[in-house]
Amino acid sequence: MTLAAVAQLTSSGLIAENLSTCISLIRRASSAGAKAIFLPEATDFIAPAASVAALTRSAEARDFVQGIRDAAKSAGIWVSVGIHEDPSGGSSSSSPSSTANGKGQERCYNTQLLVDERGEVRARYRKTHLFDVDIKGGLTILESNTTVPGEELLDPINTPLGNVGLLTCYDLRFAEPALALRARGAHVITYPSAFTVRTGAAHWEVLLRARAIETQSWVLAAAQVGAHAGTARVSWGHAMIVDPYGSVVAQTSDMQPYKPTFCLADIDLDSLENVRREMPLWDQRRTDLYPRIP
Ligand SMILES: O=C(O)CNC(=O)[C@H](CS)NC(=O)CCC(=O)C(=O)O
Repeated sequence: MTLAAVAQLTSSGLIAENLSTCISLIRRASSAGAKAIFLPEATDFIAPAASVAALTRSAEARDFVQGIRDAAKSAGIWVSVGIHEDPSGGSSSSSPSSTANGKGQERCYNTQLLVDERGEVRARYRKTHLFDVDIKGGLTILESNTTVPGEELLDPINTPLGNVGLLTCYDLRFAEPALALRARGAHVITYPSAFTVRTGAAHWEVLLRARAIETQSWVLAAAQVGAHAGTARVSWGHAMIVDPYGSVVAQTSDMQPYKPTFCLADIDLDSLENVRREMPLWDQRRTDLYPRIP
């Protein structure tokens, strides 16, 4: 049994408070027997766009990453966590102007850190597709106002759960990066997220199951949930684990009031190999008719 825990929580603008929530979840997941816990996108903080740059560069933000690493080490489990990453790497020299937005404000990366059971940062995936949407009469969010897109997909990382491919939130809407990670050997694909309520109700579960089915991989989707204090934002939640045949095998509760929690599943690679052998999609692709995903 290799148990994975996938978390649902509600980050606020208070980084130290969010860190204590995470430390408690990491300990609880480890006591439950999990070898890894997956925390959502922007677990370090969710705050108004105007304060993102300053919070990203704060001492609390650095303490947050160190606190997660210490907790991973003392609990002895792997941790995936979504953070706002300072492109200047925390150095005091001014960062390159290409990371500033049109109004001269510095931007961050939307980064998923993967920390191993010794507390070492093993991967740092910077979200490549940014959530820039303008829906008539509804939602207008421009993630690129505060965020710089990442420029690479990382090779899957070998972990006790198998090879884990890293993607984030809005990346979920694109089949190609998931297929590319599968082609590079992923058994598990992660989507730490903060979906909106409207798009989550319409698309979240369908997309997660589609990505699991078409890549024949486990999909681990940690989620922000509920209203984020001090902002107008409300997140969809429904953190879940989908197996390589597309079944939702675990999901967190939607009962209110929301409390930080996680769901658990055994990430079984034998059944993954069966699914892939019985329906060998990878050998059946008609790459004579359409481009091969490298
Ligand atoms: O950096 C932060 O503060 C947190 N980041 C987010 O919440 C991001 C960018 S605004 N949210 C999404 O990508 C939602 C995607 C979505 O809802 C959809 O695809 O429908």
